Amino acid sequence: MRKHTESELCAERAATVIPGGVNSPVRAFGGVGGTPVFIKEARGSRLIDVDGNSYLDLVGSWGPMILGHAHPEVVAAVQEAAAKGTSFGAPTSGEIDLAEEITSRTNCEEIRLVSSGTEATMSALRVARGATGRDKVVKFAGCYHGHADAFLAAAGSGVATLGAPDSPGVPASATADTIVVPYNDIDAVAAAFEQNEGQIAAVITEAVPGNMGCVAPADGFNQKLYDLTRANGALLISDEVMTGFRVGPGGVKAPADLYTYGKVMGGGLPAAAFGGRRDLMEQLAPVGPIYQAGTLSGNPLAVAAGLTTLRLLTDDVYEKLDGLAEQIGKMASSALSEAGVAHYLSAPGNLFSIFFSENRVTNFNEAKAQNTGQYAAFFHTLLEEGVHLPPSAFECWFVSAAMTGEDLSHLETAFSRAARKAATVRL
Ligand SMILES: Cc1ncc(COP(=O)(O)O)c(C=O)c1O
Ligand SMILES: N[C@H](C=O)CCC(=O)O
Repeated sequence: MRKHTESELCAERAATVIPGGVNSPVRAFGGVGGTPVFIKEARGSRLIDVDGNSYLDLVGSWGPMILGHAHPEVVAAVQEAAAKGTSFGAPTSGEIDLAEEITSRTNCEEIRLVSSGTEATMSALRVARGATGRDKVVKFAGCYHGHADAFLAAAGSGVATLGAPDSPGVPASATADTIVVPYNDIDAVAAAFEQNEGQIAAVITEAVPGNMGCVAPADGFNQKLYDLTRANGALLISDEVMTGFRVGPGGVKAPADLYTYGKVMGGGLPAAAFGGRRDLMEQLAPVGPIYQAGTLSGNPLAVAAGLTTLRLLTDDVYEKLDGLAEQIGKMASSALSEAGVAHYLSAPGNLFSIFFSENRVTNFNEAKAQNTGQYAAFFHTLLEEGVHLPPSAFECWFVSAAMTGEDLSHLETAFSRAARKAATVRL
């Protein structure tokens, strides 16, 4: 048995000064039980906890650490930037470099930098509302777009883990204009437009949902959403905070009017962005009347980490990431099949997850029908075996380019033990 004495001490101390002892709910192991491990440092594909235990990391800080931890070039770029000053509150040429890198990879003509995915989606919605003069927004059950009030309705991620569809503190008025429909149900979106004629500013979707586990869009779903928004004078916001620069050089790049990014583009520091068509983006202050701002937006350390990360993400790296995700997904799936555990491997790209469910999962209700107890047993055995999986059955698994052949051999043995443990759990 691994020792977790120091982590347990940290958890006790943390709980007295930080709500739940964590600064973001999914870290608290609420979905799997037990005490979170506290991390001391990380390098390459591995995390080291405060007790000195090492873990192969399949969370990657929930996406950003696509190159692995403490990548020497990213660290050097941050150190170099820090030595020149950590924040200026004035424009820098690095921000232009990052904006050029992003616009050259995506469908965005212009972008604005912010510091979190939450800010990005909140601001994109403001642009959509300001540009259309309409208030309502359609979102999908199980899609998570950060914790801004308007999106905390049937949200995925930590909200799903806690089993709380909405949050106290979000006034009814803040979600009164949010229409929630089932994911992959184009008829439900069409019906929302019919019932709210001329009132819907935007539909927001995750380009590939990754916050109810990973769920593939049905064939042509993103295009159909775009067509429906066109036909109804509304805008489509494609949330690529998770997929952007991970599933490919520019992300999913489905047709949309506005896009949001985060995670990978900050290289592990707080940077995010929203962007899209020039005519929409130019409605933002100081050019236009729609106000949006941020003291630390375009922070030079975050810009340096993000730009260096993006420049290191070449086609070869994406090929490696795709191969790793495919191998790891199949390895876990075979181990579960051998142990007789019903599951569904959902792998629409290098983002993937496994549902402990007999059936294919296409929406949030189907995702919620899985056996989360089996996932918890699988998770804890893997943790004991030195593998760090998301502490929730409603999250994606993230690979990094730092993973090695040795890591894959380690995983093979660990998956097989974890699958046998999961098989002992029944509903
Ligand atoms: C698709 C998506 N949108 C938005 C967010 C919010 O980003 P952040 O946690 O940086 O606020 C997240 C993750 O948290 C996400 O996965
Ligand atoms: N699912 C979330 C983001 O993608 C997990 C990160 C968090 O909320 O802490």
